[in-house]
Amino acid sequence: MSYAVKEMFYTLQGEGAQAGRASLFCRFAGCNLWSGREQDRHKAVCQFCDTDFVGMDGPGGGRFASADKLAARARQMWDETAAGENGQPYIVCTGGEPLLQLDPPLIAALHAAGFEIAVETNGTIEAPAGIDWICVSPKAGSELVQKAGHELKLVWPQPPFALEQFEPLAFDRFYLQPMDGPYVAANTRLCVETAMARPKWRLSLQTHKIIGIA
Ligand SMILES: C[S@@+](CC[C@H](N)C(=O)[O-])C[C@H]1O[C@@H](n2cnc3c(N)ncnc32)[C@H](O)[C@@H]1O
Ligand SMILES: Nc1nc2[nH]cc(C(=O)O)c2c(=O)[nH]1
Ligand code: SF4
Ligand SMILES: [Mg+2]
Repeated sequence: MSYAVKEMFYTLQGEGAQAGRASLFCRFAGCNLWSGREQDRHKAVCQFCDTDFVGMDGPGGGRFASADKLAARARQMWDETAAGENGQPYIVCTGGEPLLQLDPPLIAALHAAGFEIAVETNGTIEAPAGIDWICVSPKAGSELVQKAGHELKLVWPQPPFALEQFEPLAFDRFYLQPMDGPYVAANTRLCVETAMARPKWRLSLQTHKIIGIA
């Protein structure tokens, strides 16, 4: 199949357990919980999205006709920007919802190109086998299907979610990430207080926004 990519860019992972790690971000176009159009936001399942994932017009974006072509371009970008042999090439597949497109042929092609593969997913689609780092970020009003992974990163607060419903799930790490938007300061204070009251949870800040990188 072909792949619709909004943008590909080299930066530091800003969030969660891998924050600070050099990463090639591949942002797939499209999401199953919002059209991405502002006029639809109020009726979307997920209404707080901070991302433009519509179209293929961003830097490094486009339609890739095959898994091999996408993987080759990703590896080329990694080698142009990172020191090729210094460190494990790391690609973060995000979106939009990456699991609408990240399929076994693309996982195989990215591995063959030398990448460790991470995914940022809303958890509504079962992750295919072979992904090296699964970050699930559940969305209220959607069905959580992917109930295991390396980190659960909950944007908080998100009524009617309660933390107790996630604590039994099979994730290695649990993060609270303040919901960005008009109440980000109050949301950050709440996450700090909650992480201190419930040590199973740790604070995840969107550090790329704080320091002003992509
Ligand atoms: C844009 S999403 C794309 C991946 C996938 N669709 C998902 O929701 O996990 C990437 C990450 O940003 C988080 N995010 C989106 N909007 C946010 C906001 N307003 N404040 C904090 N985190 C947000 C998501 O929860 C997710 O962890
Ligand atoms: N630096 C940086 N880190 C991120 N972690 C998750 C992101 C995402 O949009 O999926 C993201 C992003 O957009 N930029
Ligand atoms: S599920 Fe992810 S990409 Fe889709 S609208 Fe929500 S935060 Fe944005
Ligand atoms: Mg982002």
